[in-house]
Amino acid sequence: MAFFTHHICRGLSSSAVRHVVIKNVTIIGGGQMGAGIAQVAASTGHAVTLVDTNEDILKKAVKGIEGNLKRVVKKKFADKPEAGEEFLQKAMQNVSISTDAGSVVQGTDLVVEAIVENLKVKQDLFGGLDKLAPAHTIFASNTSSLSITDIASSTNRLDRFGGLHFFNPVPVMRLVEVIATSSTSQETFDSLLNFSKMLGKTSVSCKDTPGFIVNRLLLPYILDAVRMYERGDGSKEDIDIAMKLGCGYPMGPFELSDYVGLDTMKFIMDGWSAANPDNPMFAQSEVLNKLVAEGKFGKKTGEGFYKYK
Ligand SMILES: CC(=O)CC(=O)SCCNC(=O)CCNC(=O)[C@H](O)C(C)(C)COP(=O)(O)OP(=O)(O)OC[C@H]1O[C@@H](n2cnc3c(N)ncnc32)[C@H](O)[C@@H]1OP(=O)(O)O
Ligand SMILES: NC(=O)C1=CN([C@@H]2O[C@H](COP(=O)(O)OP(=O)(O)OC[C@H]3O[C@@H](n4cnc5c(N)ncnc54)[C@H](O)[C@@H]3O)[C@@H](O)[C@H]2O)C=CC1
Repeated sequence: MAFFTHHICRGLSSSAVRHVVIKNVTIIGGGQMGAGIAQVAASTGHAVTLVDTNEDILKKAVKGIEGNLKRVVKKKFADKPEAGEEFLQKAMQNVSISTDAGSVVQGTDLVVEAIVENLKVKQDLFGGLDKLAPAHTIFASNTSSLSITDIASSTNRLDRFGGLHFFNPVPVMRLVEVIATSSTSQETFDSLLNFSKMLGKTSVSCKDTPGFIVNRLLLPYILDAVRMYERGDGSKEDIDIAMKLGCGYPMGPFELSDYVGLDTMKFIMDGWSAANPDNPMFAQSEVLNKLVAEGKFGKKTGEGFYKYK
């Protein structure tokens, strides 16, 4: 059953905003992003089901969520350990896991997809879920670089499909990009904006253009740094130090690449390079290709541009 609320938007005089109240959330993909989104949604009172392809990944994700929440509790409830324990218990009770997306979407208000950055895989997932999810359920993708319109085209709910692009690490980064396609209804868009607010995030509205706002600016910068290193114009360590101390960035481009995941970086690059074969900004990077071919995806595998073991 769908729940709707009406309220008057501040600053928009009398324009009534109608949105679906999101209580039950299915998050597909229990990797770094999916687990982070699940953590934030569960700790803000949402009933979350986290879905992945196997139990081991899900168990690892839940363990990570619990560990991160303990860190939060230690700081936030330093003087009130009992309230902290209650917060932790409640948040953890809000998380369940499943390897069968089809069965859990039947009771969900929102599906947030955070699986591998591959158009076909995302389309197959949403195409299947479209047939099983209730009519009111909103679908959203956390894609970094793919077109939301293309992903949504595998479904018959174009009006109830949008983008919710979170940033890594989700519990810490305060932004969510909310993306509307030309078919996304106002109600869906407002529901996604409201959900982001309920998570305690600040949202910005984006059009369905490659990389939305942040990645359209961030990826070319990172790639320029990789090319600078490939040309031998600077060591990766020096480039990282330069951007941290010279610009006040929390991480240099190589540290950030390892943090995002070099596999994900390559998926993004390959997509953009296929769509813009003549644009040197998206030309293949030998170094990136080699590291990915060797399974060195960055922090999550223990090695990327740097070693973490
Ligand atoms: C690819 C895409 O599509 C889009 C993207 O996401 S692009 C990537 C965007 N992300 C970034 O640019 C991240 C840049 N890096 C940073 O902001 C920081 O280095 C960082 C927040 C990751 C770590 O910060 P740090 O100061 O070096 O480390 P640390 O002291 O451990 O952490 C800072 C705080 O974050 C918390 N934290 C760090 N990682 C966390 C995690 N995974 N989960 C929960 N909390 C975390 C810590 O507990 C700490 O909290 P307090 O300040 O309350 O003590
Ligand atoms: N890493 C980052 O910094 C960011 C990534 N993103 C996007 O979020 C998505 C996920 O990225 P990460 O979490 O970094 O990847 P990840 O590799 O950490 O996790 C992906 C998870 O999806 C699971 N998966 C793959 N196919 C599946 C399927 N069909 N059904 C269920 N689960 C499936 C995998 O088993 C894996 O656990 C990608 O689209 C990525 O572009 C968005 C913002 C930031």
